[in-house]
Amino acid sequence: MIRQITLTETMRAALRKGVEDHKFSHGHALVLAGGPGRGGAARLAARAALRAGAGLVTLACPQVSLAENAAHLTAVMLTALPDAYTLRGMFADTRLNALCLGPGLGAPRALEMVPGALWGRRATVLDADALTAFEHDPGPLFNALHDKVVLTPHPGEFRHLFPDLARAWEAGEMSKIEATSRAAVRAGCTVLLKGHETVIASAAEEIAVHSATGEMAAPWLATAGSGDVLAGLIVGLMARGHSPFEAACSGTWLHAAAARQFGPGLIAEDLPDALPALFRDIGL
Ligand SMILES: NC(=O)C1=CN([C@@H]2O[C@H](COP(=O)(O)OP(=O)(O)OC[C@H]3O[C@@H](n4cnc5c(N)ncnc54)[C@H](OP(=O)(O)O)[C@@H]3O)[C@@H](O)[C@H]2O)[C@@H](O)CC1
Ligand SMILES: Nc1ncnc2c1ncn2[C@@H]1O[C@H](COP(=O)(O)OP(=O)(O)O)[C@@H](O)[C@H]1O
Repeated sequence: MIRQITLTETMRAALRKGVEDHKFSHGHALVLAGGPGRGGAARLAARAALRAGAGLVTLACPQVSLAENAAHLTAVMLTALPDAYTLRGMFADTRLNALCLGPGLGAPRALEMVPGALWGRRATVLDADALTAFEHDPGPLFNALHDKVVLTPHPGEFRHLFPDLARAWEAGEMSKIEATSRAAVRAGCTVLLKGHETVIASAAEEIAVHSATGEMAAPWLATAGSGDVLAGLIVGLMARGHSPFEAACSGTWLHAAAARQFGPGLIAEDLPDALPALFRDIGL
């Protein structure tokens, strides 16, 4: 059965915070960032994760990027992360329960960090450079993927990882839903294929569609960095304990609803900051 993503009472209930909760009740998300001058995308994702309600969010960047990121971050915490060995060491903290890799990461750092991140078997979003870095040799990525992962490709990134499915979809031989569903089964994880119609499929063959058309149109999402925000929303929700598929569905709904709430003129950094008013409007 194909689910049309709308706001449900279950989704609303899962977004609430309980009166007796503390920050660790809502998880700790780690967002990896790349080198100097490339930190914007990861900061967008980190801010979105915190606004989505993750209890703690840490941005992990190379030593050389600390000063740049420190100048931009306050509630989001910051740590230096030189290499994958150090990343593996961070998994000793079992409270660190969700990861986001890709936005602004750069291909060399993605090739090193993605296998290290997947080794930790935490809930993980892979987006942008964490997908394109494996374009020429996807084997190491596919061998390491697990069922707590959400891949969030736009159609160009989808083409890099699943060229045969993308070709069949683009040639009209296969629907977007079928292409996404086959990709999820092949990858053994959740796949979210972006666009004004976003399709989400899990390896267990759950399928959901969000159509941003008609009254639900959100054309101002066609702006640089809005995908980085979506990755952050999903990792924030997974830190809070949502399953990968549910986090992808709720994140997609929140992303488009926040864009509609803000309206024309939206740029990516407006999205996380539109969430408080949206949360009030939906009665959280
Ligand atoms: N504020 C910041 O710091 C921001 C930082 N960012 C960071 O920059 C890094 C690289 O990201 P990017 O945007 O340069 O590369 P990307 O989106 O892969 O485009 C490359 C090619 O892919 C294609 N393509 C793209 N979209 C498509 C679509 N919908 N449907 C189909 N095809 C599509 C298209 O190629 P074509 O198909 O036209 O040949 C395009 O030329 C990455 O780390 C990211 O996180 C950005 O997020 C922006 C905000
Ligand atoms: N016309 C549109 N209507 C609704 N959503 C859109 C539209 N164009 C783009 N989006 C959404 O905006 C986001 C763009 O992500 P992406 O292409 O990865 O951009 P970036 O890499 O700049 O962050 C995706 O979530 C996509 O579904």
